[in-house]
Amino acid sequence: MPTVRETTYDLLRSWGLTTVFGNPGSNELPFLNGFPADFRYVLGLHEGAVVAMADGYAQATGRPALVNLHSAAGLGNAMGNLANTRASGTPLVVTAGQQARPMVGLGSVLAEPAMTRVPEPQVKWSFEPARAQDVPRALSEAFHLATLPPAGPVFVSLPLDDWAQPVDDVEVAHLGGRRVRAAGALPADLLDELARRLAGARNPALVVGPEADDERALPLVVALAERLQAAVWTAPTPPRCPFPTRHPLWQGVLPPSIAGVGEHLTGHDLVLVLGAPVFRYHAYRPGPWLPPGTALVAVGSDPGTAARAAFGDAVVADVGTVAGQLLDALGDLPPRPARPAPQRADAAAPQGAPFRADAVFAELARALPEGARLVNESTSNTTQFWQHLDLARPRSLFFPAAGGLGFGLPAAVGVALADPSRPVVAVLGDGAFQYGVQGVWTAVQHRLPVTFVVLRNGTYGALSGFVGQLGVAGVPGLDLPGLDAVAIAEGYGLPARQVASADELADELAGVGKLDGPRLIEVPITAETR
Ligand SMILES: Cc1ncc(Cn2c(C)c(CCOP(=O)(O)OP(=O)(O)O)sc2=O)c(N)n1
Ligand SMILES: [Ca+2]
Repeated sequence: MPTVRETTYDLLRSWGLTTVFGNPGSNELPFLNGFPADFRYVLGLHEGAVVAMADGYAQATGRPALVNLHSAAGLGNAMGNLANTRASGTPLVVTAGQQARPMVGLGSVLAEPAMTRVPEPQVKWSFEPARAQDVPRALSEAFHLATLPPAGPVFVSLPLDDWAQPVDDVEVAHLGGRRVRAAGALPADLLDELARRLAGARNPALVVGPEADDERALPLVVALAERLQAAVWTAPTPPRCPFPTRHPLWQGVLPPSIAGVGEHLTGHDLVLVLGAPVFRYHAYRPGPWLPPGTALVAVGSDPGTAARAAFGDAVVADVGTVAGQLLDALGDLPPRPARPAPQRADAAAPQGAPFRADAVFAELARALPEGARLVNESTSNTTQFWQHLDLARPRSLFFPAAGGLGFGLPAAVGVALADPSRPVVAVLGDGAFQYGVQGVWTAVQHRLPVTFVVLRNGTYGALSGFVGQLGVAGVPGLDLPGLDAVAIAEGYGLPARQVASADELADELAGVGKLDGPRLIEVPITAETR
């Protein structure tokens, strides 16, 4: 009879989960025993970095990823980035080693009787198999739940003494061949109703979100926008780039406030939201949910976000499928007047340190090679980022979906692991750099083509902006003197340099696509006053 470990590795192979992102402890060693040659172990030096690397890898590949952490302590360290994973709907199968079954109830070291409660509510499902023989089926359920819409992280606790136990191979014979998929199309009546509303709209707008950012959905959503000559907005606080930022119909990113969204949608009689929650507000600025005369319909895969919205209609369905159905149902509409392209921000040339953030982003936009991917975690200048970066391909941008810092740097490592032929640039605040810095070591070990751009303004700049918005004063803990990202990077073996002149900045950014390994540049910038 095969063992639990042998059966599990066969199942992981059948699901394509042959890369394990992990940080091991004694509880995990029996799982890793005789690690198969066709598997890859990507070591992260902190569990937060491990989860973010796996998250970036899964988002960039569009496939689920496997994580193996050390017991409750490792799982606890991972919670910040699990919140980002949950919010972005990334399919991760997260596992952690439990103490041997006879020891769990004795208060033993590395035993956690409540292990399944540790990751809640940041996972879709959390389970510890009742017997060793249930481990393969539990992992099968975890894999399918992680990938079924709404996709997201799941957790399985794995007692260390299960792996050597025998499995009745008849019992598990069908698990690896099961295909479990969701459909996600609109029924005819709903399709007809939505197509008629769109065809009859005087001034339609699309608001697009992360579920539109994949190889199948993105071209269909662009075609639908062009067919309707609709104004297109990216939904507030975007963790991905779901519409080309230089497309003439793209109007920009909606502001993350109730009043702000209402103001920006004024004049549109019908708003179709594709693949975004309605909406992920951030700053509390109350106002009408929608302007008078505006109706809204949202299409997305998550019943929770559909039910939670305070206004508008919603349909739980697959964005790419629905966009394709609407294109067929609309057919050729009477020609509509071309919508004037919005005014784009001018591309200021960098003048030297301390640089203006918009000038750095304009230089980065000029230097980025075709196919490059970006991870952004510089929080006080996201407006300038979106104004200057030219992003058109699917899966080109990643931002922490729950706003938790410590995602960006390691996620960039995972994105680069997904496809080392596409260079990756991680734009990081000097504060954010500290939350996930351990990811630098993994980038060095794997010689990944990642450029870490640390924007040094010596402060938690975004929080200074909130001081004004929240009407507070005399707040401590916002200044970051004396942080030397170059010295820190070199401590991990990462080549690094601070740039001072415009030429030095241009030279460094020009090298983004020609790297044979990671590098870091620290760019002194002026602190934004918002
Ligand atoms: C894990 C974690 N801790 C704290 C915060 C709070 N926070 C903090 C500390 C910010 C300042 C980030 O500073 P930075 O240097 O990375 O970037 P900026 O100076 O451009 O804001 S923005 C923000 O929401 C957070 N989002 N996530
Ligand atoms: Ca900063």
